[in-house]
Amino acid sequence: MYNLQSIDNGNSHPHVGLFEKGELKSVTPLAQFQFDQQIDAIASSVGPSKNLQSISYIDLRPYRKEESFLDMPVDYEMTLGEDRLHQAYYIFKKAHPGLSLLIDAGTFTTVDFIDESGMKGGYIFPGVQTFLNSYSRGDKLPSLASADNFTIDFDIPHSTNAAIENAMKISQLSWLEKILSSHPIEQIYLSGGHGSLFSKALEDLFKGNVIFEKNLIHFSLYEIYLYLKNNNI
Ligand SMILES: Nc1ncnc2c1ncn2[C@@H]1O[C@H](COP(=O)(O)OP(=O)(O)O)[C@@H](O)[C@H]1O
Ligand SMILES: CC(C)(COP(=O)(O)O)[C@@H](O)C(=O)NCCC(=O)O
Repeated sequence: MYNLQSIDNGNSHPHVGLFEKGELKSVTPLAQFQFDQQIDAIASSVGPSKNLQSISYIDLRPYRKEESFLDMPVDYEMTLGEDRLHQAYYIFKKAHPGLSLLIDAGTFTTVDFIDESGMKGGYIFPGVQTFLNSYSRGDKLPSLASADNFTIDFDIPHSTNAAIENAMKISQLSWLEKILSSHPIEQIYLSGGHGSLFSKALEDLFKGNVIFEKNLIHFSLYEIYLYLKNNNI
């Protein structure tokens, strides 16, 4: 049971988890967090590297090899985002039987496949808000805030807002349904700022176990830290 500062440097909301004796006590925006030099820090970074410039932390990049990360095989090129890799590692360590899906609904929605053989790869979709923001390219179109749910109104839309909102919902649920019908998925892990939207939608779409953990990246970093400690790395 260790103390740890886990840094999630994502594209929208970088934040830091504080573990005390193995328990996640708080999650604070990176800009407001006061680092304690006595406690190790570890980072998962896909956002701007300048965010981490003045911080001393364990850099996990050396443990990523062409076909593996620590003791997990990885079937994806080296450009794989650390957030995807690190959360996949957490799921790999759970050693669930069968195929697990990891949906990280952040700035982008990443959808990755994990089983006993390791991290098998996955997709990158525009995130819910990123999708909605793309409408700002149309001079006469509004940028809507994300919806509260994925319930689709299947009536043909008669307003700009309904046209955009329902297009977003249909697009998000379409890929999800397609993936679920094409792969024998046993359990789904959900994380990211928009995870709760998918959590509700999955109640109807998926009969297996859904594990929604918005702090999954922090628990993943703690799991990785444990592995490093236990193996004197
Ligand atoms: N604290 C927050 N306040 C407002 N929106 C948030 C917050 N956290 C997450 N979100 C929403 O979730 C999305 C990104 O989620 P997050 O998982 O933090 O992304 P990333 O990992 O890309 O930084 C944003 O587009 C935003 O709409
Ligand atoms: C796809 C991502 C931008 C998702 O980042 P996020 O939305 O969580 O901020 C990130 O995982 C990334 O930069 N990946 C690199 C490319 C890849 O994974 O193939």
